[in-house]
Parts: sequence; structure tokens; C-alpha cells
Amino acid sequence: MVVPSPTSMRSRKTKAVGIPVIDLSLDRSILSELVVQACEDYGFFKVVNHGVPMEVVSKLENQGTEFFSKPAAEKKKAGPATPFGYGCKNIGQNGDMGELEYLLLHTNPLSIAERSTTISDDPQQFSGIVNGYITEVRALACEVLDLMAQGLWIGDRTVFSRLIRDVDSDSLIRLNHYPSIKDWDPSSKLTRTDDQIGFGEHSDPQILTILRSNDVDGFQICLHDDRFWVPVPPDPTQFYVIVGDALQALTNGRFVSVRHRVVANSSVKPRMSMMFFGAPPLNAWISPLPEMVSPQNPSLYRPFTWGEYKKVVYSLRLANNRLDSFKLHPAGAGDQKSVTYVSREMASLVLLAEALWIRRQSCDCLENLSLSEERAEKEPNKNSNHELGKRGTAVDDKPQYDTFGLGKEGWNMAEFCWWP
Ligand SMILES: C=C1C[C@]23C[C@@]1(O)CC[C@H]2[C@@]12CC[C@H](O)[C@@](C)(C(=O)O1)[C@H]2[C@@H]3C(=O)O
Ligand SMILES: O=C(O)CCC(=O)C(=O)O
Ligand SMILES: [Fe+2]
Repeated sequence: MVVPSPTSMRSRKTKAVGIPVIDLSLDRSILSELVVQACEDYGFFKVVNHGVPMEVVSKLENQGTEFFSKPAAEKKKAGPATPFGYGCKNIGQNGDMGELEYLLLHTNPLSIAERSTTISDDPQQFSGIVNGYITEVRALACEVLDLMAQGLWIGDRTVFSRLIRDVDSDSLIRLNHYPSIKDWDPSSKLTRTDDQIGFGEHSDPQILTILRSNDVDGFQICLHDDRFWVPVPPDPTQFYVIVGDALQALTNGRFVSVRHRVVANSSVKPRMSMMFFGAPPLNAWISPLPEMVSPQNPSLYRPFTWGEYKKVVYSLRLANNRLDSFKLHPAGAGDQKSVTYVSREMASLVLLAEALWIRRQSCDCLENLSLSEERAEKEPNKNSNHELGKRGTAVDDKPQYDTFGLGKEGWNMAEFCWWP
């Protein structure tokens, strides 16, 4: 049975709010501060003077228009999306639906070349155009990520960008096509209301998303602790940057992965959007960076591999909050900031239990290592665990526990103290 998304479109108000616009031609030191501010306050911003040639964008847009205007039977040859390929109305495998059709592709050039044969009559041209677009937007994503690292005073400015530059990066590209009202399928099971779901509420799981759309509106972000939806005006010549869950975890919650959706209710013209989802390799470790952790800001998330996170993503519904299940101290415990005084022996016992729990979680994570890690085993010299991996690396098959932001003195992170 197909159940509609658990998204209540009417539960929150829509409110017009200014969205940060960042001019990438400004001085780097100013830029990095603006970028950090926008990521903390909104998890979202627009970039202008981005340096991506418009020709590269319009070529991909034309390919998209050409593909989506094909007869349904032709398009279906590129589907179903499992998860890659052509999808129509079904988003993912867990019953989420939207009034859209899409192409979802892995950014690996080999994978694109293979897929192109079912998508285009000129697969070589299609691959070339998609690869050209990916090269440009990946460079933009890397530039933005380097600014973030600089603004956060992280010594290694490439700490984020390196993950999506990696040859084994699990980055994706997606073209979404939302039909105009006149083209809505009359047999559609989706109810037609003024706030028709195009793409249901969610956060993007990856590190960073670069979004570009044509001049048709519908995109909205959710602000201020879920209190209201903010419509984002379309701007075909610029890009929007969306903070993803992985970046929220890497920054220990300092940056927020913004929830967003598309309400495709009024347009007389189809909306077409292109998203680049910048993701790490499957075997890369994600855990709060040491610079983001202190006694005042203990590690919020346990380390996990991107592969492990993806498994959770694909097992859940679009609207679910996936990062919650990786929280070290579930909601309530840490938030209350209460200190419980116990005997020294009791404190030691609790700490031991906590250490064992963390060890167990990390071992589970190691067991869950996915295909790419098997490949890494076959190619032992190719360590794509990156610098981040140093802090929770699977290289010697033992997780490093000082990666939890606890450190040797870190035990005082637990929400209790013992009597002196
Ligand atoms: C319902 C689903 C589709 C999705 C995978 C998921 O199980 C939950 C997250 C969805 C999402 C949202 C952002 C991106 O569009 C996407 C490609 C992703 O990485 O997570 C989609 C997934 C998808 O359409 O396959
Ligand atoms: O199509 C859009 O404008 C946004 C869609 C989206 O959020 C996504 O594909 O993850
Ligand atoms: Fe999204």
C-alpha cells in the first residue's frame, strides 16, 4: 500500500523572510564570516558571482527539457529509479510521493556514461554535458566548503571539500521536473489542493547541495525551529547552497541542515531544478571535527561512515529526521544541563557502561562497512579514509575512542559528577 508522505502541508505558516545572498567576489575573510553566519542561522543561502558559466547551465537545462518532453514510454526506459535512473511520482522506495518526475544519477563518469544510453539519443553528448555541469558545480561546492572551514577557524581548509573531491565521492546529480497545473495527471492519486506537494519536506543527507532552478517558484525552506515556511524566489542565473545532515554532524550541530520542500501549486510553466548533492566516499568517517568540540560543546554525534548513514537514509521516509539516531546523548539528557551527584564508584560504573556502549556502536559501524570498504580491503594501499578518518579510522580495524570529542579528560562530558 502506498501511504502519502507524513508531511502536513498546512501545519506551519508561510512567511516572507529575506534569505542571505553572498557575493563570492568579495574578500575571502569577509566571505568566510558571512558564509558561517548563513549556515548557522539558515543552513541555506544564495551565491552570486559564482563563476559557473551560464552556457554550462543552459546546456544541461536543454537536455533536461528534451528528456522530460519525451513520451512516457520512452522516459520509462531510463527507469525505474532504484535509486538511480528515471522516477515518476515515487520518491525513493518507502512510499513517498510527489507531483514530479526526475532523473537521479551518480556523478561517477562511468555510471553516467552507462545511464546515458537509456536517457538520450546522443548518449555521448548527454554524458559530456552532465560531466561538464558536475565539474563546475563541484568546484563551486568546494570553494564554498573551503570558506566554511576558514570561517570556522579550522586549520585545514580543505577538510570538507576533500571529501567531495575524492574520486570515490558518492555525490549525486538530480534533475527534477514539476509539471505545470495544466499537465497534472487526471488519474493522480495525489489530492489536488492549493498546497500540492511537489517534493515533500526533508533535509538533504549529504554534506552540501547546490541547487539551481528555472524561473518557476515552489521551493521553500523551514525556519526557526519548524515555525514557518519561507518561499525562496527562483533565480535561474544564481545558485542556492543547502547545508546537509553530514555537514551538521561534522560541525557538531553548529551548522543546521535546513528542512525544505517544493510546493508545486500554481505554476503555468513546469519547474525544472538541478541539484548537485556533494557527498563523501562510502567508507569516509563522519564525526564532529575536534575544532568543533569542547567541554562546553561535547560531541553530539557518534562517528559513522557515510555508507552506514546512507543505509539509514534509505530505510526511512523522506520527512524523517535521520541524524537523531546518531545522537550520543538523546534529546532530554543533554539538553537539561542538569548534574546528578553520585558516588565515585557509581560514576566509574556509569562511565564504563558508556564507554562500552560507544565501543559497541562503533563496532556495529565497522561491521556495517559497505561495498566500498570491501574494495578498500582489496586495495590496501588506497586509504580513502581521509584525514577525518584519522579520528575514527577503520584502518587498523579498531575505532579510536578519543574521536568522540571526549579526549582523555573527556569523561566530565557525562551529565554527572561525583562527590569529592
Ligand atoms: C524517500 C527517500 C528518497 C531519498 C531517500 C529516501 O529514503 C529518504 C531521503 C531522500 C533523499 C532526499 C534528498 C535527495 O533528493 C536524495 C537523492 C537523497 O540523497 O535523499 C533523496 C533520496 C532519493 O530520492 O533516492
Ligand atoms: O526540486 C527542487 O527544487 C528541490 C528538490 C529537493 O529538495 C531534492 O531533490 O532533494
Ligand atoms: Fe532536497
